[in-house]
Amino acid sequence: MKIAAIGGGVIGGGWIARFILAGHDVAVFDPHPEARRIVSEVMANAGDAWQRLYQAPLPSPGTISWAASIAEAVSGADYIQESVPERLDLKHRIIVEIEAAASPQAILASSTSGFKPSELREGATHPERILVAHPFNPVYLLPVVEVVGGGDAAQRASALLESVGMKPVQIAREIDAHIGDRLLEAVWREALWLIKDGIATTQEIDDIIRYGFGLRWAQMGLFETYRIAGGEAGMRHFLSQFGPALKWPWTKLMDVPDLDDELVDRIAAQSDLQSGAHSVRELERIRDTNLIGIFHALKANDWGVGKTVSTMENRFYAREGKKVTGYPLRLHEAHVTGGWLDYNGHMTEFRYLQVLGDATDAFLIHMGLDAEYRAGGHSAYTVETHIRHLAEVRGGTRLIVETRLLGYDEKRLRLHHAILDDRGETVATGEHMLLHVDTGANRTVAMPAALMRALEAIIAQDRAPHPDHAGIGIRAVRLKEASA
Ligand SMILES: NC(=O)C1=CN([C@@H]2O[C@H](COP(=O)(O)OP(=O)(O)OC[C@H]3O[C@@H](n4cnc5c(N)ncnc54)[C@H](O)[C@@H]3O)[C@@H](O)[C@H]2O)C=CC1
Ligand SMILES: C[N+](C)(C)CC(=O)CC(=O)[O-]
Repeated sequence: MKIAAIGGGVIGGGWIARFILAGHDVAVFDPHPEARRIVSEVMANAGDAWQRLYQAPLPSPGTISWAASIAEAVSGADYIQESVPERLDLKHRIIVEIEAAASPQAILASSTSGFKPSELREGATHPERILVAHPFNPVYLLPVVEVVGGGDAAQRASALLESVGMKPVQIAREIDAHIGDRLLEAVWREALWLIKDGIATTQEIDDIIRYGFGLRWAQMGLFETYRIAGGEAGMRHFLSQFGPALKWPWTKLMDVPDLDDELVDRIAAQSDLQSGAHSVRELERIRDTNLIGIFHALKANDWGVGKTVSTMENRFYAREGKKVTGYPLRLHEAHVTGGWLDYNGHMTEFRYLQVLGDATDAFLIHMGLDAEYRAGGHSAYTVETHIRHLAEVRGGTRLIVETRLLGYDEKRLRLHHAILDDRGETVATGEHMLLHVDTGANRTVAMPAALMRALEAIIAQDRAPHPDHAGIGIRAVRLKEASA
């Protein structure tokens, strides 16, 4: 599938990074003289974020190509994401250029925050393939995307967006600014009034959000949160208690404050005071790290956005399970990012176990013990591990794991992993014993014939002697050992 991105600014850059990280090739057109630098900086942040977000090995990234014109970028593209500035006349001009060069089947999705598909489609030759796919910043991390326009194009776009880790929400009826920005604008408008009226500063408003209801929204949204606020009687009680307050009213509602020089200066000065110590790129990295922490917390609870992360990880594991040639098996690769380093500047201890654990998962998928098999109530549990740390591993190193099956019986697997760095040096080894279990009964059981056959085929390739350290634990120290 070829993807074209028209516009590579804040949002276009995020789209490009997401598609490339998910393995798609992207052709980009953006006339900005610094577009390549800007996009490459966004991609560096995004790549680092994905390494930290997903435990599973990432797919090989796609490639970026820079086109000299819109026509060149969209020619042969199956999906085109337009992210040029929010002006309807500009978007119309771009759509005319795209339609002149793109295949009639190509989906043309706009990132527009406010325009409706019917507005974008005015004068188009193939209006039915023009959609809104409105994302949220940072596009490479936040999954939600509002898909507006309906029909076959919306179905096809949603399938693609879902496959790159997004949560497409198809909106049945078009409306100015879709749904998310409607909600955000209400809060934004109210916040501007609070500053204009001298009630609060940017810092105070942000604190009230991030120390309070912002935390709730990340995991339950508005309605589920308020259901709980109604106590045991739930939503009905909440509505009867707080419904009348809506009519008092507390808010300024549709009244929009004038963004005159005085208000702009006041907000900009307060924002500088609040956040000026960091560059915008630094703030992006802080934001991404915080978001990843939230994603991980929700993944541990199998809740909300955590489910999106797990779904992608299962896909990555499944994809990894397919590409195997030769023996020892090279099933798993990992990239050592800055966040993996300890105070000595080396890969920290628990990351070794992560790499080895991921390699074990890749082996299990390879032998047929994959997500589908686990869903049937059986899995493998690791019961013993011996890791040897042999060489320092620095940031930026690409690791590859060579896996051998040292032995198996009906209920047990004995694996050996060697972690190699990009020079081919073995930096660590891991030996692991796993048990095949019935997860419902929580006891070991014999593997079915299909898995036994898969193991037999794998071990037939293992012709080298066992490594000399296999089966040996930590050796005794010479000078003094505790007597017990
Ligand atoms: N910034 C945000 O928070 C969000 C923005 N959006 C939407 O995304 C779209 C883009 O917004 P941003 O990325 O924020 O703007 P931006 O100003 O950061 O980027 C726009 C990019 O379009 C390029 N461009 C201008 N004319 C072009 C042309 N003729 N052909 C190709 N590229 C061209 C510019 O050089 C620039 O790099 C807008 O429709 C906006 O409503 C959607 C979600 C969030
Ligand atoms: C400010 N904005 C209207 C462009 C914001 C969005 O469209 C979504 C977001 O990321 O908040």
